[in-house]
Amino acid sequence: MTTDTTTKDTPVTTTPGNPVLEARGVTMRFGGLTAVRGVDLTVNSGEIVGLIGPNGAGKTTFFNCLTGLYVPTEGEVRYQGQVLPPKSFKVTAAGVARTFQNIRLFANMTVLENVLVGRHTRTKEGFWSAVLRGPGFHRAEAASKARAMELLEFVGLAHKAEHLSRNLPYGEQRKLEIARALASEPGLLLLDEPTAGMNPQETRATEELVFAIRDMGIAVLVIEHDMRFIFNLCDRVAVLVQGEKLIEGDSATVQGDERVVAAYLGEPFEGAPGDEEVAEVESAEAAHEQADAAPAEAEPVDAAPADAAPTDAAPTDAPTETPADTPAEATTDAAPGKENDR
Ligand SMILES: Nc1ncnc2c1ncn2[C@@H]1O[C@H](COP(=O)(O)OP(=O)(O)OP(=O)(O)O)[C@@H](O)[C@H]1O
Repeated sequence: MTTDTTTKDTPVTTTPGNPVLEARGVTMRFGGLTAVRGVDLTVNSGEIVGLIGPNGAGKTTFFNCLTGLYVPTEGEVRYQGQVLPPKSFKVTAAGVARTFQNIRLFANMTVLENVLVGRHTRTKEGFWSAVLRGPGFHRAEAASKARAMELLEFVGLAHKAEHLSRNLPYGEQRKLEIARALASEPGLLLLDEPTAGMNPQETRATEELVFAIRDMGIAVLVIEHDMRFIFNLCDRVAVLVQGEKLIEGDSATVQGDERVVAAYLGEPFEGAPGDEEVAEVESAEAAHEQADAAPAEAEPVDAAPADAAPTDAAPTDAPTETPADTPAEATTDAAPGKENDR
């Protein structure tokens, strides 16, 4: 894969505690169905904010409104005080990156190439530079690869840089999606169900990864159904029910709200992980260590579970496209005809 990798200016750095994302009165209607109704949400720098709600509550639709994939029927979304353009690649260029509920990687590209694609918005086009392949081009390409490798190191995938992404186990595909999102050097990262399909050990590792991302100065907004993950991780949690924000507050406030319990949790959440959960994680870790000690096995052909089948998880035709010139969202498969045309 070749790409012109001259580094552009990175997005504006954030001041701790200032609003990074401000969504005001966001409403999204699909014909007669109002999926999101008048939702306000602020994410400040240095924060991890959770978005929870029952299936069909409008969480992903709201994310799609934030990231330019949908143009909200009403309302406004600002990043760093500027109204976001209704085009997803411009939103990414502005400094908002995301991952998807259904993993969207370039299946037949290597792990490293997938991250390089994510650097698209931080590199100049430079067609002639790429054709002529002068020293400037090679320097820029080396710098971009070095940054991509740093990010792979950060998520723990550097040793798999040359593997095809479709051969990664499911949990690692999710990590790779995060590395690719980070490659655009965002100020805000939106994660849509980052632990879906993960075992307890992988979930705990993802929790640590999200904390580390926040510590890098990137604000995080995360959708997740795993309540333990959300309440351990988030400074604030907003609850959507039938497209409307029911409540927003810290973990204790949200867990203690009777309406949340009734509408979503079903039964009170027990709080921080107890002995049972700790034992479960420790036993998973011990099993993992045993597996590591055992003789190396062949690389799995496709370790993704059934719900991460190639059509969803990793479009196989992607490499025939023009990855270096195509935003990562080029692999999107959601709601034909309903998304913004980017
Ligand atoms: N493109 C679309 N066209 C029509 N209706 C849609 C579209 N996208 C979402 N919806 C509807 O909007 C509502 C909210 O869906 P959405 O996927 O945002 O919910 P969610 O909270 O993310 O659910 P889940 O937790 O199951 O992912 C649902 O009724 C869904 O069927």
